[in-house]
Amino acid sequence: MTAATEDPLVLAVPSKGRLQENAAAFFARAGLDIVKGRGSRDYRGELSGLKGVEVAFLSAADIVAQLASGAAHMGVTGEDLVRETIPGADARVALLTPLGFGGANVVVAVPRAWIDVKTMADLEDVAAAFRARRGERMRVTTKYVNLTRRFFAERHVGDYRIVESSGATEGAPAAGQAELIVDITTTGATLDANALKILDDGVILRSQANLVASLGAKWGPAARENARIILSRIAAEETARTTREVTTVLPGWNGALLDEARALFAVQPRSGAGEARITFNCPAGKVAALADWLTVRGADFVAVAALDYVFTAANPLYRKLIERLPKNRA
Ligand SMILES: Nc1ncnc2c1ncn2[C@@H]1O[C@H](COP(=O)(O)OP(=O)(O)OP(=O)(O)O)[C@@H](O)[C@H]1O
Ligand SMILES: O=P(O)(O)OC[C@H]1O[C@H](OP(=O)(O)OP(=O)(O)O)[C@H](O)[C@@H]1O
Ligand SMILES: [Mg+2]
Repeated sequence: MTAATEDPLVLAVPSKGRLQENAAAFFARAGLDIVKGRGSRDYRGELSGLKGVEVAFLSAADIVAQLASGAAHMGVTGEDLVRETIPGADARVALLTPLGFGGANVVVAVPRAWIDVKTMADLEDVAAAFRARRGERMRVTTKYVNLTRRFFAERHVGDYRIVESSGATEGAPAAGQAELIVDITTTGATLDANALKILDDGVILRSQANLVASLGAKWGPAARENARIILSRIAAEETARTTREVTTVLPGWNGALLDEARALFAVQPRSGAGEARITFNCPAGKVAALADWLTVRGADFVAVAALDYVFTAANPLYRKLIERLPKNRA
């Protein structure tokens, strides 16, 4: 198949809900300009300047389904949905990088009134007592049926049954529909409002939005080339966001000092050996300590600048993808 006739690379982008705004901002920062189709019912778009890429606007849940089936090549969605919906997720998709937004924990929560129940081990006792007393199993309501089953089994809680939630999960215990819940929480406000508390060891998953690739999609040469370009831009923005450029002039700068700076601050020198003016790339969180270290050693000034993009030949996100794809399946 030639590149001209190859199907487009499908990039799935959240079109509603909690991830939509942040996902749009994320692509914009990476210099990937999403152009929407014209009609109001047009759920397809393009990336300006890139031929052979189709943007599909979908809900976070639909994005997971399309990545699992291979209908989409890459997409942005929540790890919670990936782990819940795709059995053996790691064999079918690659989580290329967490995106720093859409953070939420999937948790086990019980009524605050259960003062003696603090851990999953306590819950195991409660479950046994509940069954002995009532002759029926304790009810857990959730949309995260698979995550719940797996987690409860690992923690040896077996005496329960799942009541699948159709929404407003947190209200179920007060409404007498279940004894406890498994749901997602960010601020904890909804749990609080429903007088529920998270068990001390009841965090099943710390989720956030991820850039996810489908391993089962048709990865022809054109799709791979487009993925390479898209991922190089995303990595360049990600590196830039977490890196600062530090410039100084330090008499007596030498190899031993450089080794020390590398070990202490994970700096990467950007200037040649023997130059009086030194430039580093430094992790953003270490910049102040590095500046202090340089001034103590005789630097008169240390200039720190934010960067827009840091492109590298290595393209780490693309490498992560390509390592997981079959070698010659063009
Ligand atoms: N507080 C939160 N509650 C739920 N999901 C969150 C929260 N914070 C981040 N997310 C992430 O956003 C994803 C999508 O949730 P979202 O609420 O947007 O969609 P939904 O619940 O399927 O649809 P709806 O738009 O009807 O609420 C979740 O699966 C999760 O990864
Ligand atoms: O810990 P908090 O910050 O209070 O957030 C948690 C709530 O947010 C989500 O619901 P959402 O608002 O997405 O409504 P939904 O149930 O219709 O998806 C989730 O299902 C919880 O109910
Ligand atoms: Mg929701």
